[in-house]
Amino acid sequence: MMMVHPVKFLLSAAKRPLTRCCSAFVSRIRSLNRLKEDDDVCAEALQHAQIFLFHRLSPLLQSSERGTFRAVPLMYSDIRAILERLGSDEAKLKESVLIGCSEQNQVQFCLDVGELDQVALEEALDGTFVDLKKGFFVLRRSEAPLLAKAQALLRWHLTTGFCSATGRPTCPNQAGSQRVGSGGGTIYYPQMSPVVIVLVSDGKRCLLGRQPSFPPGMYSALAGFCELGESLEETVSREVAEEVGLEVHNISYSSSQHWPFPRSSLMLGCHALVSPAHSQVNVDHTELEDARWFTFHEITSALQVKGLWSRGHAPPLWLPPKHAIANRLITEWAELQRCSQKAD
Ligand SMILES: NC(=O)C1=CN([C@@H]2O[C@H](COP(=O)(O)OP(=O)(O)OC[C@H]3O[C@@H](n4cnc5c(N)ncnc54)[C@H](O)[C@@H]3O)[C@@H](O)[C@H]2O)C=CC1
Ligand SMILES: [Mg+2]
Repeated sequence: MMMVHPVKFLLSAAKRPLTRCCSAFVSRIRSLNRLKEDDDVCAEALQHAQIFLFHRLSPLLQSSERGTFRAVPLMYSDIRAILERLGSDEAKLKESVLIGCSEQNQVQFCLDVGELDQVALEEALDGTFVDLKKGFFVLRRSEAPLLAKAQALLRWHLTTGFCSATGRPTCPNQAGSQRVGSGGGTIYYPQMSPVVIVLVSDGKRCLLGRQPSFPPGMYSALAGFCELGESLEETVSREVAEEVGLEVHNISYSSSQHWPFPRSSLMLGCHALVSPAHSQVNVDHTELEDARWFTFHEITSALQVKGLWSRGHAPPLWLPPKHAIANRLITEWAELQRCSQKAD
């Protein structure tokens, strides 16, 4: 098959000629949008794309040195050959779902081949299908979000096969960015749940909680799903009141993250304060096993812990890994404390 250079392909996919004022980022975004809108252009892009394979929602990974994993993107023609060898055919590739475009303008898709034999696939592909819960934290931080997005989209397609109004099948567009009820009915878009995650501070200490399901010694920022009708600030206030019985003020937004566990959430990271005079924690044990205030010293020591837990030595406090927004919030808080201590 003649290979079209991905950059050339992507540029030709843009609807309007690209002007000089378009940055590479803007061009990429507009071209991706065009792929979602135009099935023919998207089908053409698929033939030159990188495709990330999944087997029953587990991504294909290769283990690399030092216990990390690498994602293994394949080209269309490679997958077609393997599908044919294993008794499937090229039509299967049409189920691929668009997930993005690399900085090198390489269009990226994902495909679940869960109906094929896993062992035969792994042998043919020189990789292993790894549960994302295990692979996520040992993938490079540039790859983990892409595979999490891919898994979320593939799961959504697996569970949105029928229209909830008519019970009739739904059909995806070529990019897999939407599904339409048969007869052109309701359009379904991928769903996610907004979740707030908040690092509460009393000015000197920060408050962390643990759920019974956390690994031993692990504490994290407080989190909770947004309810319909709530603002971000209302969810923060309600969750903190529910889980630890405190009233917060000075809520500020920090940053956000797509989180794949247990289903797709949009984690909205915030900081908030409580008055030191009203910082007595009253834990709701139906939600949390424990919640405690931690000093700057305890937090900075915990931020330095690297991989000890995985070697079987549980440290006194173990924080969520760098892939998690909780770690970012805690690091930001520690940085702020360090600056204010220097200023005193
Ligand atoms: N990326 C990160 O750094 C962190 C992420 N998280 C994530 O935040 C999420 C929420 O934290 P929790 O304390 O468990 O939430 P939570 O405090 O709201 O409690 C969970 C309960 O909320 C109910 N619920 C309401 N709406 C729901 C929905 N749309 N989906 C599922 N359950 C819903 C269920 O009864 C569930 O058992 C978790 O999925 C967890 O994985 C939590 C801490 C750190
Ligand atoms: Mg919670």
